[in-house]
Amino acid sequence: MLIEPGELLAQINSPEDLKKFPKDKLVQICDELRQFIIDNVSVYGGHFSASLGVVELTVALHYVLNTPEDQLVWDVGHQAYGHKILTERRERFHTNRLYGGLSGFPKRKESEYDTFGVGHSSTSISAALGMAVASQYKGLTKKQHVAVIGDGSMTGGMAFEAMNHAGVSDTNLIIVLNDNCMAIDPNVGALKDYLTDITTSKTYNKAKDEVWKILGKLSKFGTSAQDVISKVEGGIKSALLNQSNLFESLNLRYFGPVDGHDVNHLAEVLKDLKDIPGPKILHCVTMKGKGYGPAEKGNQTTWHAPGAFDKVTGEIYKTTPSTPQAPKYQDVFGHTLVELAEQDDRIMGVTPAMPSGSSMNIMMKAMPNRAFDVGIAEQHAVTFSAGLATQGLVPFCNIYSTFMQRAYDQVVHDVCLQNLPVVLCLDRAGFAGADGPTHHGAYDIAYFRCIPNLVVSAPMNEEELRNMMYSATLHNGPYSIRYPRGKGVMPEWKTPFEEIPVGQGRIVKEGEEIAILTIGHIGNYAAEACKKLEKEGLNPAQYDMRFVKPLDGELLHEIFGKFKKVITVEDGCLMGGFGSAVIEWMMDHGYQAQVKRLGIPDDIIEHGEQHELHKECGFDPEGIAAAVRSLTEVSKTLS
Ligand SMILES: Cc1ncc(C[n+]2csc(CCOP(=O)(O)OP(=O)(O)O)c2C)c(N)n1
Ligand SMILES: CC(=O)[C@@H](O)[C@H](O)COP(=O)(O)O
Ligand SMILES: [Mg+2]
Repeated sequence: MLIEPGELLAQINSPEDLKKFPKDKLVQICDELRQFIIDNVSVYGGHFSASLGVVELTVALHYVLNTPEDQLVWDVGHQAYGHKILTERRERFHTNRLYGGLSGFPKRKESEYDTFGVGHSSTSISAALGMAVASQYKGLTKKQHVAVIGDGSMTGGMAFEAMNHAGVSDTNLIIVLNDNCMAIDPNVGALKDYLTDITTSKTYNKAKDEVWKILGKLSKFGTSAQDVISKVEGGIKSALLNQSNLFESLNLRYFGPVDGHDVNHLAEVLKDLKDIPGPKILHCVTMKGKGYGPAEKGNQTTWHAPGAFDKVTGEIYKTTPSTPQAPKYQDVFGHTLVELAEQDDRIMGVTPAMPSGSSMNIMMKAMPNRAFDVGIAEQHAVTFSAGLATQGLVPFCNIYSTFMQRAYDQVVHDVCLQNLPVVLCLDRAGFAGADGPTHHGAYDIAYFRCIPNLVVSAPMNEEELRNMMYSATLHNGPYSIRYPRGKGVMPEWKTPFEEIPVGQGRIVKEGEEIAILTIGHIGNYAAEACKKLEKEGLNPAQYDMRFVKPLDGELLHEIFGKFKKVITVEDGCLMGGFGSAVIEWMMDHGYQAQVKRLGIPDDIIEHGEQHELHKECGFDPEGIAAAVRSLTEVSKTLS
């Protein structure tokens, strides 16, 4: 269903069109852009409040910059809906995040205006600096390079690595810090407090206003912003700032804080900044969800990605099923962690800025001194956990599989080499769905199973998850548990804890001729396939291996002793994954069998609903059944 844009927005298909409007039309354009985002996301879902918070910034940037020649990089990119709508994609925007449609994040192959692919946070300054240095090297001195980074993403270490470098490069780099005091949940850490100090500091703001007034007056007489800044800057700094500015201590010229919702002022400031050489940071203060009451005043975390909603009443549509529903795996994790922590005071919780996404917020609420949101800092989260473990504690460090990629060395170097009892819980393992390839948890089986000392496990259902979490607390070494985004299969899941011996798999269903070996939740797809196949007279066996490392050797001896045809199924990459592990075991133990591996191919799988992607890759229930049929066909023709 196409959403009709407002009168002016309907005339804007590119920043060129935007620039044709006089400045006094920018406020109306912002209002229409904001409404278009509300109209679309209320119907199609997706990320919401972040894009509303940068509507004015987006319009001002594309009004002042010469995009795409001037390069604009969005950090994370979940706030870039306005950017996409203004850059030749308004008429396709209703396909945002849908299978085969626009990506939910900026993507180079989607548009020349998307100068850098994003999705993981804190990369924008590095990327924009790389572009700026390249322009400098090629003598393109007029080109501008802008990174728009949120206060949450600024807590990511990469951002500081980049600013440390930017501070010694005399490149044309503008960092726009979009400060709304929010990450997905409220932002955390000393940086947040610092930004709040600056924003509320009377002295600094008074001085800053003086500077901009002087700028305004002098620029009318042809005095360039550059001259003015250099004259008054020192005065402001020494006379009025009784604390050094963090960013200026890194040799970045700091400007702000400015009102991130005053589109005309933003345009003026950005225009001035273009003429000031060297790396600069503009501190914008905005409200996440600006312009939509429920998102401004309601639960701001909910409105980060609310799903479809009634834009008039603000009611978020929830399906109210007639039968009891299985819980989300993340909630089983959250509640189980509290249960375990209540009976074992060694247990702690750590999340890198995903309290609500991982349901670590359940423990943070119940035991605030034992569960920590460390900011968007996955590397720190893992090594902080390792530090806790050296003191006899058992930290459950919960990181989305895709974001765990950022902390790989910390898992190797700080946890596994030292054989510390850290429990790594990888949520969103397997296809993430509409977030697409930047967020698919495709690689964790492969990247974890090669690390010595690390247990690699995956539950097929909620009861198994609980027992793996419990078993991890008894293991006294590094232990990882992966599970997918979404729901399990057991409405009644609060089962008593039972230890699962490390490396012990289990039989799900007896059968003949073909054995299906599964790992994790995808085993339920195989069980569904077996039901289908029974009606066709086919009766494969199914084994839930539970552990990729260590594999259950005893069970594998039984399987390869009985079956000459084996299918492995994983919601993970085939390259180096679970199926590879089984084949390695088979060869190492002298067995011969035909093994068909089902999983994520060595390719980039775009976004869509999880089931659409499982189908695309052939490991949805029908795909598994088809694999069994084809192996059976082969044996029929051979016999
Ligand atoms: C490396 C990484 N960790 C976690 C996330 C999940 N995530 C997406 S947006 C977000 C919060 C971003 O906050 P901020 O940068 O302030 O942007 P805002 O939503 O406030 O506009 C987080 C934690 C991510 N995208 N990348
Ligand atoms: C933009 C971002 O990285 C997060 O908002 C992510 O999309 C959350 O994913 P879930 O919706 O699976 O929690
Ligand atoms: Mg923020």
